Amino acid sequence: MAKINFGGVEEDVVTREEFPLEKALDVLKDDVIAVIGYGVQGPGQSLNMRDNGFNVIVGQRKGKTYDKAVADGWVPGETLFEIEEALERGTIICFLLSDAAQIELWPTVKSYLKPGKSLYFSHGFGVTYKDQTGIVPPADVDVFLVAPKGSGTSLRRLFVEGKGLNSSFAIYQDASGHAREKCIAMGIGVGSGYLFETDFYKEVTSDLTGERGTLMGAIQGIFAAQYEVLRANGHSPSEAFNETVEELTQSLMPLVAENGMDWMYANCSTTAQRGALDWWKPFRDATKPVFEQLYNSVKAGEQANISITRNSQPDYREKLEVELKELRESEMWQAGTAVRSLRPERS
Ligand SMILES: NC(=O)C1=CN([C@@H]2O[C@H](COP(=O)(O)OP(=O)(O)OC[C@H]3O[C@@H](n4cnc5c(N)ncnc54)[C@H](O)[C@@H]3O)[C@@H](O)[C@H]2O)C=CC1
Ligand SMILES: CC(=O)[C@](C)(O)C(=O)O
Ligand SMILES: [Mg+2]
Ligand SMILES: [Mg+2]
Repeated sequence: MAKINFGGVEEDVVTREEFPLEKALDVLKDDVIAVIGYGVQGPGQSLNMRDNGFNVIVGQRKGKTYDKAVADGWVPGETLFEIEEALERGTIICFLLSDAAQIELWPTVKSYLKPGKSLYFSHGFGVTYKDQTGIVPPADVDVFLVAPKGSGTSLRRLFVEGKGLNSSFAIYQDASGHAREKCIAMGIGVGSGYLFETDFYKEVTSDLTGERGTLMGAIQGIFAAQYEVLRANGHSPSEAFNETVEELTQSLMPLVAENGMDWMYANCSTTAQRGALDWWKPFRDATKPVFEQLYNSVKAGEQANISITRNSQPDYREKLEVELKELRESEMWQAGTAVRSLRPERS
């Protein structure tokens, strides 16, 4: 573990330097890693591990995603199997179905968890909310998680570019005495940048907060609010969209990613800096109560309940599509489609 100072707080983290790929390959040399589910994390993690030289197979029910796995180079009968066959062959079972679907498949998965096998998650959800999910792993298997902090799509893209997405890791159960090194080896194998330790409860509560908050929910909310105010005051869709979204994603956020907020500010006009420095605190104060409400709702288990109830309905995909369509067809995101089509590299 490397001791790193994060803004005055020291944390022990794992980097690729002290846990190189060769070590990860050695730790898992006798394992068959079975990735169950080929949705978003499934492809990212399995392809990265395969390209890193691990012994990986995929278990996926027949259908569109199975065909996608074939197109990605997984070979039926060799590295691609029906779920039960993959569960039988795997020694590390990567449970990468959607969190709601994991409930339905759990009894099957459990029946293949022979002593000595490992159960791997990318979210603390199933185990933490066991009262609702029924996911209680047998005592004689290792149980751990690696949660990439981003979409499986980015996990793969960054890997292909020679970069990495940071991940958290957590050990829930160490039956073999080797759970920790196996878990970290998996984290390195899936293409993580650096790895930081957490536990299943903290992983799920922070993750549910982040995705409902600044990463996805809050950002759309704040975009919509500003866009609506600009439009109500006579600004064109082009002006409102550029001033709300396009400039942020194309120009300013890459600068924040590169060198932090103050550096982005420093590369803007003194006029903008003055305004941003005056206004960030009112925005923080206005939204903090909503974040507190959100965190409390996560803590109370309400957000997990909503996800389970809504996402386990047979028509949940159709219903989600209706809501995604509403976003897509809103004037703001329609303007976005037009703006993107005008990017010089696209025309
Ligand atoms: N989407 C992402 O990038 C991230 C996901 N995670 C976590 O990774 C895990 C996997 O999530 P995603 O990749 O988003 O899942 P997903 O929803 O994209 O994948 C679902 C997969 O499960 C299969 N499936 C669905 N219902 C099934 C059923 N009843 N029986 C058998 N197979 C079924 C589908 O065919 C598909 O392959 C979850 O725990 C999630 O919270 C963690 C970080 C990011
Ligand atoms: C991409 C990610 O890490 C999320 C937002 O937490 C998720 O997809 O669940
Ligand atoms: Mg999440
Ligand atoms: Mg997440």
